[in-house]
Amino acid sequence: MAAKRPVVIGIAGGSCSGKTSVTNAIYDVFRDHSVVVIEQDFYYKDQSHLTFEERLGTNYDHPLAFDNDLLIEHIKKLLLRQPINKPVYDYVQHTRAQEVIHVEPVDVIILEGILVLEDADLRDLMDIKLFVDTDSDIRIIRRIMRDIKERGRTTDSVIEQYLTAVRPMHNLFIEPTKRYADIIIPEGGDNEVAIDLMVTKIKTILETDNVL
Ligand SMILES: Nc1ncnc2c1ncn2[C@@H]1O[C@H](COP(=O)(O)OP(=O)(O)O)[C@@H](O)[C@H]1O
Ligand SMILES: O=c1ccn([C@@H]2O[C@H](COP(=O)(O)O)[C@@H](O)[C@H]2O)c(=O)[nH]1
Repeated sequence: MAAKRPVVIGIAGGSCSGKTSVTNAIYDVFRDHSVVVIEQDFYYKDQSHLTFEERLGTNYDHPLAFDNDLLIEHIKKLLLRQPINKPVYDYVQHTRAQEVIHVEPVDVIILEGILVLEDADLRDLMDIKLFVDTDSDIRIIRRIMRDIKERGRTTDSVIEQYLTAVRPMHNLFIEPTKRYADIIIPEGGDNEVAIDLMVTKIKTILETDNVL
């Protein structure tokens, strides 16, 4: 019997909009099936050749900060049911970690990240495109709390980065990708109706004869 083509779901949205929460809610439903999460953040360009000080100067909210060529290559491999070695990103050191995660072929691929809908070649690989839409005042509050707790930042550094890079890049590159979304989800992972709709749609695609 011919192998089925995996389903690719793209989940975009601003920093701290709730992409990971939506991803986890969908992941939990398919956890016993076969599902993988591909974080676009893990595909930030390797910066091990730069000093720590130089890495602080990188604009992490610009499309050019990502190694989308590698990301696209990996999604295409998974679509052909071939394994990949997914990079791991270290937010404290601002570069790729030494280790990789071996990922076997799966039925459901969830691709999440601030700019996953920005690249046309990446978009073309997606069956379903979501944009998690959360007001910027909520996102900055969440970001201050998260980055201090989990990413080794200070309040001042989070605010400075927000004003110089996160906010302007959001307005320039992330917010406009909303137009590519099939569904715009307010309330992130708390939006049970949207999650249920997504799960139903993914199941429908999985049940169709979508062969390679
Ligand atoms: N509905 C919510 N209410 C309160 N905090 C939330 C909610 N959704 C997400 N958060 C918190 O905000 C931060 C970012 O959420 P996350 O889902 O990781 O967003 P993203 O992946 O878009 O950056 C996390 O610390 C998370 O716990
Ligand atoms: O070294 C880094 C890499 C990324 N960032 C910030 O991360 C967010 C994207 O992650 P979310 O989980 O979607 O918030 C992006 O806005 C970058 O500014 C960083 O600060 N340092």
